[in-house]
Amino acid sequence: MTAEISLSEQQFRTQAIDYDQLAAHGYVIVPQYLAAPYCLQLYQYAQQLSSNCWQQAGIGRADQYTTNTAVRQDKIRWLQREFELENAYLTMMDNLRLEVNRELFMGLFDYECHLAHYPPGAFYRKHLDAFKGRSNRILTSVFYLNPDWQDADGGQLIIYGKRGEVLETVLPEAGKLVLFLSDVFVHEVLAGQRDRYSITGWYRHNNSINGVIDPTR
Ligand SMILES: O=C(O)CCC(=O)C(=O)O
Ligand SMILES: [Fe+2]
Repeated sequence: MTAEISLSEQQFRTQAIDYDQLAAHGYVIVPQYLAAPYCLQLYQYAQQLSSNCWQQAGIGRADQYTTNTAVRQDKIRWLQREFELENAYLTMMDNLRLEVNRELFMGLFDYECHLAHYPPGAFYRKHLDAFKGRSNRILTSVFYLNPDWQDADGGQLIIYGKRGEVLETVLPEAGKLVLFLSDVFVHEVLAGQRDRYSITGWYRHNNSINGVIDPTR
């Protein structure tokens, strides 16, 4: 947890997001969203975290949370403000939230994200990140950290269309950002040959009731 971050956020970002694509299709893939040195820093940070920094990923939220390794086999770590590099990523993605709101009037309220580590052979079966009207997860972000990832390494993210057709096959290459509407696109992570690192997050609406904000996660 010693990684230091000195670059300003403007230097991280190397490519703009095509908001017309996001508005028209509900998803967008940005191949080189962040600069390579910053991706490498995050990658090395994720790699050096000891096993007690990670938890077995589960499905569902709060009281409905269960781990089910038949569905997903990754390990996760929720990012926290008290760790500098994690804080930098959270801040950057929160600024992206404001940008998305400006561009598309989405009214996104907050953001939460976790690092994910898929060891070789690990997968995440077909799923939706949110169910219509039953979740405040609106927009999913996936950011990949893996340098030199090849087709043969597997671990692709497959995004499906309404009729179950494959819309996109995404290699988890360092620097790539994927944004998609959380309750629209069924997707899955295929098993890979290498350790696969990413940061998955969700922009949320505020479904507070009587001033109590929905629990995170
Ligand atoms: O890592 C990916 O490509 C997608 C991960 C995912 O679908 C999730 O964590 O909900
Ligand atoms: Fe997902």
